[in-house]
Amino acid sequence: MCNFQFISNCLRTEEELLAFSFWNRYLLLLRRLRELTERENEPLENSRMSSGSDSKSASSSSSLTKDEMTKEKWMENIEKVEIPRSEVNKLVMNYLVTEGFKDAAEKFHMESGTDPGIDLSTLDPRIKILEAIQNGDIPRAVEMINSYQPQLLDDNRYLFFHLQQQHLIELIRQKNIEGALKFAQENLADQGEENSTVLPEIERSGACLRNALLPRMLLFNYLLTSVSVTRPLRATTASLFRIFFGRHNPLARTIRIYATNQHCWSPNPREPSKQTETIYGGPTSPESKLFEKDFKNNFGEHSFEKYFGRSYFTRLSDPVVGYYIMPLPKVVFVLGGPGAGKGTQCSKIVETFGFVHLSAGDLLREERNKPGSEFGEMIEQHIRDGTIVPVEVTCSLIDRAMQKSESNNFLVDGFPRNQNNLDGWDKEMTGKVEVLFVLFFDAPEDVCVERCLQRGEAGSGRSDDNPESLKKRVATYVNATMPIIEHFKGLSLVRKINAAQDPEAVFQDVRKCFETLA
Ligand SMILES: Nc1ncnc2c1ncn2[C@@H]1O[C@H](COP(=O)(O)OP(=O)(O)OP(=O)(O)O)[C@@H](O)[C@H]1O
Ligand SMILES: Nc1ccn([C@@H]2O[C@H](COP(=O)(O)O)[C@@H](O)[C@H]2O)c(=O)n1
Repeated sequence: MCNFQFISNCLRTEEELLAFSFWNRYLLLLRRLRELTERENEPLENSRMSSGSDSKSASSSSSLTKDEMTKEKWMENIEKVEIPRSEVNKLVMNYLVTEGFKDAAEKFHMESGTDPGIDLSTLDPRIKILEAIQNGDIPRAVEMINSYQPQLLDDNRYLFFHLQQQHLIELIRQKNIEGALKFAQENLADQGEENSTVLPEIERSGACLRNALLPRMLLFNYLLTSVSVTRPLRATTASLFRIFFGRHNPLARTIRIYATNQHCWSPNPREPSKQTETIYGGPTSPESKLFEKDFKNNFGEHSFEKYFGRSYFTRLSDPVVGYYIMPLPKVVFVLGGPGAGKGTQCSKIVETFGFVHLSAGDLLREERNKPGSEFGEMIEQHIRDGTIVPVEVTCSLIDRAMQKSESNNFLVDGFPRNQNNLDGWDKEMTGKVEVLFVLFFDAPEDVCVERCLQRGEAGSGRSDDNPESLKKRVATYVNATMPIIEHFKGLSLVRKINAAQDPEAVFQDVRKCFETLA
């Protein structure tokens, strides 16, 4: 029989003793198994137990069935089982080694002479790794595993995945929701594609993250604050989507998207997944009205206006999930005569209000200068002549720059300059962005021309800062751009600024337009 006193002397901590009591139960189980095996060979009359493997014959030849075995009899049988001490010692040693009880294993080795089967000093790194995992420091554990056995995590991706999953849980436990989301997006979201066996696990992690987030509507806040300011997070939202509602998750099928355009979220925003039920409709569509009603019920009467305006949004029909909202990128058009000071003021707005400045003129010059650009010559001709480049070229340059940008707030400077610009923009961009207003820098023609000439003399290098080009530019401004400004006036979108003042005074007026936005 096993010398329990001997073992418990080796066990020092409460955990070890607890583990030992588990071990004790394990031994009892072993005994029972032993007894079952022994009894299988005995005549059934001598035994009140029927073996699992032979239960049919047992029930036919004995009046006693498994159900009639009493607890007392069971215990009595178990007590009769004897296991050779050397076997038990091996099991004890195996347990101590695999669980990392190095000191206990050493003592046990000394006192019982049982061979641990490995060099006990190699337990040290294992113990440290185990401690790091138990303390929730998974990055440290991964680092130690990599230095101890560099190939292990490469060869065993499933193990690596589990460590990452554990790290996610630790982040959620620490209530580091931002960190958890970021980690999940960067490390877990795509693993399902790499290895389909981990998909169900990813979805469980997603559910865990979702459960941590959603009851407090943190996702809601997160998306309002983060996604709305950084547009590339659109790509990230696709990862989020995969995490929360992975392809194999039935929830994915219940998603309803209420949107004014196809930029709403889905695994691929431009090609909504077949698993999503997509309902497109403008803000006045029945779907949007229903959404508005639901939203107000959930978040209060005034919440809707506060968060939407002309934004597009998504609603998830899972009642716990609530709503997913992604405001449209915001655009301020900046117009005015050549040299009115548009670029100068845009730099100040960027500095003070964090908008991104996209100058149509700069984008065209950049495209013109690209070696091999198919539009280079055409653009240069228009610039020299002070005429306007076809909108297809300009609008796609603006759109591309917006897509590339990390921001959600843009100053689109020097656009739309004529009716063709306006029509092309409306065709391409309606519903994709929200135009906040038009900042119109108003200065007399002679002031504008003088500024451009001085800029040319100071070495701007621009091929159109000369009297000849300027005449044409001014004509284009008066004949083609002013009607566009009038058009926006009709929509009450124009904020007129006196641009003939000194730059600081101009900015004081500009500032007011942006302060009211907040
Ligand atoms: N308020 C101002 N007072 C005096 N000079 C100014 C003022 N604003 C800008 N300038 C100067 O005028 C020139 C033109 O300014 P800026 O480039 O900002 O104008 P713009 O409207 O962007 O011109 P363009 O349409 O030709 O690109 C620059 O040399 C700039 O330093
Ligand atoms: N929407 C636009 C804007 C500009 N251009 C051409 O670029 C020239 C320079 O523009 P600035 O805004 O930097 O003065 C302009 O005269 C046009 O030839 C354009 O075609 N379309």
